[in-house]
Amino acid sequence: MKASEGPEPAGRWLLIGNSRWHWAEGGAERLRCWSEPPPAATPPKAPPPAPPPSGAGMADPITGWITAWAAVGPGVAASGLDPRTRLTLEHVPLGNLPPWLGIDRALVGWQAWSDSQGPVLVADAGTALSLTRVDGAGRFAGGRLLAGAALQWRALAEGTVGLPAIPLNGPLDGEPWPERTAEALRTGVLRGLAAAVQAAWQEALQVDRRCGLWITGGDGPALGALLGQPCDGQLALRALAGLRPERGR
Ligand SMILES: Nc1ncnc2c1ncn2[C@@H]1O[C@H](COP(=O)(O)OP(=O)(O)OP(=O)(O)O)[C@@H](O)[C@H]1O
Ligand SMILES: CC(C)(CO)[C@@H](O)C(=O)NCCC(=O)O
Repeated sequence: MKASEGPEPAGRWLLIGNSRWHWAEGGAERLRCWSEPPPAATPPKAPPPAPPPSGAGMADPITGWITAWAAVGPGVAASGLDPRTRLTLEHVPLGNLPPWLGIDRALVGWQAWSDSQGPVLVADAGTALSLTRVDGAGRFAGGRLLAGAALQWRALAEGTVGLPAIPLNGPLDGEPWPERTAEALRTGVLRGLAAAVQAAWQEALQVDRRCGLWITGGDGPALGALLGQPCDGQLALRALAGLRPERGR
C-alpha cells in the first residue's frame, strides 16, 4: 500500500472492487486516491503503519489503519477488516435502494446526485460497466449492467481461436477504423461501451431532460474522452469519505 510519507492523514478509506482495491487518504476536502491489486496478489513488503494517535482507525495486519471501508459483495472474510468500520447500503441516504444493489453503485449514485442536486446517470466503467440512475428526488431509479472493457477483451481472447490478449491502458489513437487486430479490439470495445453510455443517457434525458451524466471507474478516462465528457475518478471514494469521515461515524 502506498501510504503517505508525510504526517499522518486525517483519514484513510478503502473500497474493495471486483478486481482491485481502491484507496483514498486525506481529509474529505482533499483526497489522494490510488488503486492496486488485492493484497493476496501482492503481499505488502513493509510492515503496516501504526494507527494515528487520535484513534481514527483500526490497526490491521494487511491494511494498516483505515477509517472506513466498503466492499462489492461479501467475499472479504479473510481480509481481517473490522466489520464495525464497514459502510453498507443502510449508510447511503438515497431513497428506493434495493437490498441487492452493489455498494459501489449506491456510492457513485449518491455522490453524483448530491453534487448535482438533480437527476443523474452514473456510468462506472470498472470490471463491469454499471449504469445507475438517480431521480431528482434522490431515489435510485434503475440502471443497466454490461461487461467492462478488460472483461470483454479477456472473453474475446479466451473464446476465439485467433484473437490475442491485449495490454490494458494501451493507446487509443482516435482512428475509428483501425486495420491491426489489437487496435480494432481496443477501439471496438471502448467505442461500443461509449455508445452504450451515450444511448442510455439519451434515454434517461427523455425521462427527465435535466439528467446529468457522470463518468467514473478504471476505463472512465477513455470513455470520457470518447464522449467529450469529464471523468470523475474519485466519485465512489469521495462518497465513502464524506459519509464516514471518522471511524464509526
Ligand atoms: N492497472 C490496471 N489494472 C486493472 N484494470 C485497469 C488498469 N488500468 C486501467 N484499467 C481498466 O480499468 C477497468 C477496471 O476498472 P476498476 O479498476 O475501476 O475495476 P474494479 O476494481 O473491479 O472496480 P469495480 O468494482 O468498480 O468494477 C478495466 O476494464 C481496465 O481496462
Ligand atoms: C454491478 C457490479 C458488479 C458493479 O461493480 C456490482 O455493483 C454488483 O455486484 N452489484 C450487485 C447487483 C446490482 O447492483 O444489481
